[in-house]
Amino acid sequence: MAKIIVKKSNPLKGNVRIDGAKNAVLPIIAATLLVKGKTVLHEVPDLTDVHVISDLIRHLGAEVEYKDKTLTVDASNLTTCEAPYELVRKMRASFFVMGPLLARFNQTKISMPGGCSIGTRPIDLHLKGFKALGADIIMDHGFVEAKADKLVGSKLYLDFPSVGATENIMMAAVLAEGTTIIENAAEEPEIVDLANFLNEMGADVKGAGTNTIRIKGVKELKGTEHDVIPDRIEAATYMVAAAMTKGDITVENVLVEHLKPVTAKLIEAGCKVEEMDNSIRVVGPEKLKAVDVKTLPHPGFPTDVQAQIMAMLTVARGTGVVIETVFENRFMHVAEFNRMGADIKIEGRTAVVKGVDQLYGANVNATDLRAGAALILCGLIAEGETQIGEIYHIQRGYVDIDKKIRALGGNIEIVED
Ligand SMILES: CC(=O)N[C@H]1[C@@H](OP(=O)(O)OP(=O)(O)OC[C@H]2O[C@@H](n3ccc(=O)[nH]c3=O)[C@H](O)[C@@H]2O)O[C@H](CO)[C@@H](O)[C@@H]1O
Ligand SMILES: C=C(OP(=O)(O)O)C(=O)O
Repeated sequence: MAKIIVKKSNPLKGNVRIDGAKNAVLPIIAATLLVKGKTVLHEVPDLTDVHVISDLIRHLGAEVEYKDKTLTVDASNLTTCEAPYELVRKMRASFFVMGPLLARFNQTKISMPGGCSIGTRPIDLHLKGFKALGADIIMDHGFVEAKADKLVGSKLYLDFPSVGATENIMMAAVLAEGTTIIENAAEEPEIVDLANFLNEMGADVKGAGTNTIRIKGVKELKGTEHDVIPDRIEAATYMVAAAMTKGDITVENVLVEHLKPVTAKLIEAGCKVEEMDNSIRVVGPEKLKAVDVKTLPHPGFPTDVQAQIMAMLTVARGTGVVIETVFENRFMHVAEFNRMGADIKIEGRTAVVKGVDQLYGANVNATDLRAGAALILCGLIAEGETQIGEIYHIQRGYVDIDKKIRALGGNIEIVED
């Protein structure tokens, strides 16, 4: 099994280019199944998750090619609308194919996705949406089967603004008869990117990015070409790297407005942040100040940056309180940080982080992809050497993280055990 070895490094300095957003591209790749034709996606990050969903849609009969960050999908001749356990278990986001398959074939059968190290992650809200559109749902032997004579637009309210449920329901609704209104919809930038993509294909989706999305069903969609938005979570990770290492990093290819909640916290912690058109420069202070953080659906502070900001708080002056409201179990990294000398206590969904003067290198495990990235950040400032295991998590979400950090002056390498 490969490991990442990180050694105490000089402040990270220089420019880093951000890749396309994992969380935008996965539903968009699923949405290519809606079209009897060819779709071309640009700025597709070279990540294992992208290859896993590509394999899944190939299994369904799509022709998929990936070269130089461009993914071409021809879903003209799909041969099955069933997704087996072996493919779905590799990645929860595989469940995104349910909405498009239901829209195109009025039926589909997908293996139920499991939970993961951040929570149980139920799919009840996705199913609530499909039912509202007129589908019958049968759960049997670990599969979810959805069937409808035809999908008909409807008004529904999500109990929680779930990103995945909003996206899956949007994809199911674009070919339905009549109008679907999703209330208490998620407002994440990735929802907007998916809506833009669907509209480029000829759909009629309005209100994405607000809490009410209106989808007027159309008869047919056509192939299109689309540029995926930059990954705000990858960008935030490098911004925190500058903050923690007293560095000076210009993060290029970002949409500055997507980073507002993170930028605000870094400024509060004492960083200098300069926003430019498509880039953002962060200069870390001599000593960081502790801040309190509460994760929330967008535009609140993103749960996907919680581990990284907590890594930063481990060495800040004072005590910071981190409250995780989105996932019920997203503190697995705390035990790993404490192995490196951090002082963090957990009480339910709250972590109290007392800043320490120094972290120390240790053997740790990436418990999920953001936890893994956060451990790399800790390793860059820890005395000695940090060995990180289970790095396949990190490779799900970060393109060339080792190369990008080395180019900024960090001491990091991936080694085969
Ligand atoms: C591929 C992708 O885009 N992943 C992102 C997506 O995950 P994902 O779409 O899975 O996250 P959701 O917004 O759906 O989940 C948020 C909360 O809602 C709950 N819930 C969700 C669906 C449901 O049917 N029932 C239910 O109870 C979840 O258990 C969780 O507690 O949004 C999360 C929240 O910003 C991010 O952390 C993930 O990186
Ligand atoms: C939790 C994440 O992703 P996923 O929903 O794909 O597990 C993430 O990107 O931090």
